[in-house]
Amino acid sequence: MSDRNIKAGDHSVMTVGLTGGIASGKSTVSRRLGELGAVVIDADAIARNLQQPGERGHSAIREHFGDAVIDPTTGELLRQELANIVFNDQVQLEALNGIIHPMVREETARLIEAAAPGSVIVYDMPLLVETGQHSDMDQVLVVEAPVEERVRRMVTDRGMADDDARRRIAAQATDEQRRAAATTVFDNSGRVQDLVRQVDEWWRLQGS
Ligand SMILES: CC(C)(COP(=O)(O)OP(=O)(O)OC[C@H]1O[C@@H](n2cnc3c(N)ncnc32)[C@H](O)[C@@H]1O)[C@@H](O)C(=O)NCCC(=O)NCCS
Ligand SMILES: Nc1ncnc2c1ncn2[C@@H]1O[C@H](COP(=O)(O)OP(=O)(O)OP(=O)(O)O)[C@@H](O)[C@H]1O
Repeated sequence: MSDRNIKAGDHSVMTVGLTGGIASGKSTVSRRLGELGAVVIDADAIARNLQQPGERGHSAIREHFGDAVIDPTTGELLRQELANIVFNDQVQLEALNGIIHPMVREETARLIEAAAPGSVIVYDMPLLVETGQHSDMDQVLVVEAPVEERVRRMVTDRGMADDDARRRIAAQATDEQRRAAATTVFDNSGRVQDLVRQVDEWWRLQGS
């Protein structure tokens, strides 16, 4: 890895933020970077863990949103119910973000701290730019795909309703805002193997 991107000091790691709109292809990129040797931190997974029954995110959500978002039998968070509330009401979305994002940030900092010196850490965070965390990263990778293609992927691959998909896109930064924060943009408007080729090329350049 080039010295330029390695932080000085005992805990020398390279931090790489990875972001993109929903269904742009972030998981495909992070999977590949993991195969190539990066340490991947998945913000969505951290958030979901914090929302398990008994975890602090779960209790805080229950306190704010009430029992209507909790399954009375299993105690699990009713994710679709909560999504219906927050992606239709900006004030409630900000409340949810205010509960979960500081916890995710804390957990991420802990994982970065625990990584071995010399690691390349890829922080896969859909809301990297929205939360301003791109400024903390040595590099920022942005994955792009056209909105209509992303909606198609959400509807056909994930069974999401068309208007749910569009509401989620509307709750995120625009392509322009993400691009302005990017050190590298990956184009995922083509085939998966074309995306993987761009990732491999980026990785190769870090070693030179
Ligand atoms: C509203 C919730 C319960 C819906 O759950 P669901 O299983 O449908 O979605 P999941 O969590 O798997 O997220 C899928 C994608 O939705 C988008 N998304 C999720 N939360 C948000 C948000 N607060 N703002 C904008 N987009 C979001 C992201 O692109 C994410 O990759 C859930 O997304 C949530 O709790 N969100 C708040 C926490 C959060 O911001 N997570 C994302 C980054 S830490
Ligand atoms: N180039 C592509 N062509 C066709 N389908 C693709 C392509 N890239 C990704 N997909 C599919 O689109 C969906 C979204 O891809 P992926 O899960 O990598 O995106 P993501 O950005 O991680 O999504 P999310 O924001 O929801 O976490 C997946 O079902 C994936 O298989």
